[in-house]
Amino acid sequence: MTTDPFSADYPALISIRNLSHNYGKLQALKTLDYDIFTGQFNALLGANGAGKSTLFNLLAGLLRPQQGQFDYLNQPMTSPGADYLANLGIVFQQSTLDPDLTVGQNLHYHASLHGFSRKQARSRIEEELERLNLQDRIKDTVRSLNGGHKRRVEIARALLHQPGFLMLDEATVGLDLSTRKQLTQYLHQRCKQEGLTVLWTTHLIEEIEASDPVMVLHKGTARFSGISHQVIQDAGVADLTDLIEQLTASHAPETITGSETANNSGKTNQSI
Ligand SMILES: Nc1ncnc2c1ncn2[C@@H]1O[C@H](COP(=O)(O)OP(=O)(O)OP(=O)(O)O)[C@@H](O)[C@H]1O
Repeated sequence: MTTDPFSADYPALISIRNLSHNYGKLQALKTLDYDIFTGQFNALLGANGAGKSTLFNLLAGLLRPQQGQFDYLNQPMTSPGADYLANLGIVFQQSTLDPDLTVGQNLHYHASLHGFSRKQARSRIEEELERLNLQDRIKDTVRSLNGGHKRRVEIARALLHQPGFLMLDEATVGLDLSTRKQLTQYLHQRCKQEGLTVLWTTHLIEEIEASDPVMVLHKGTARFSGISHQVIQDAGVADLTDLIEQLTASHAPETITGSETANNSGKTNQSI
């Protein structure tokens, strides 16, 4: 099998087609086409208000598609079912840990929601915490952890039931650069070693590796998609920051002329 996610025969875990979402008169997503590739760290990049959380909430099943659809393993997900949700791990932008419970109690609670026995839960919790170097903090309250450690606990929790698809919404907001690097390196490693599929929404470009598939969302429209280094090269910019700055600059026209648009062609899709 090819290792290039943008070649025609590379498997997409999720295929989004013609997806739109409105809040009243505001069109937050506009006829979006986007593939989330199996076993990849898929980066969804966009400035504030681009529509990242809206897309995230649609994929999490918290919002219903108003127009268009997304397919999971080629099955349309009009309302995401148990199979889809069982394979999904989520880390939201705002922490959902109980700060007054210990790390272990937070994780045991989640494990019981997934129907784990006490023994199974203990073993899975130890495994995930060890991988994140957090095994010594199991009896500490979440409140006593620093921001980076709290995020690690949320990642451990999201992976407890061994989902194949992990979505994280701006998971590194407020963390310092080295903590952010550790978290993204960890997840890249799990994609490579275990075939985990990650959807990572961010506005911080240094979290994206040159070989990651990236989609740049701007005002609800997919403006670029492709392998990160290819997107940069094809757009003729120094890096993804430049690209975002060009898109968000106040003098930037709403729509600039397009060039390449073929999806999954091995080339960058662009519309600036
Ligand atoms: N519940 C809502 N009701 C009305 N408008 C909303 C709602 N949620 C989001 N919006 C608007 O939809 C647009 C897209 O918002 P969204 O939160 O999806 O973007 P984002 O890229 O995640 O931005 P941020 O990084 O600021 O969270 C914005 O203009 C936002 O103000």
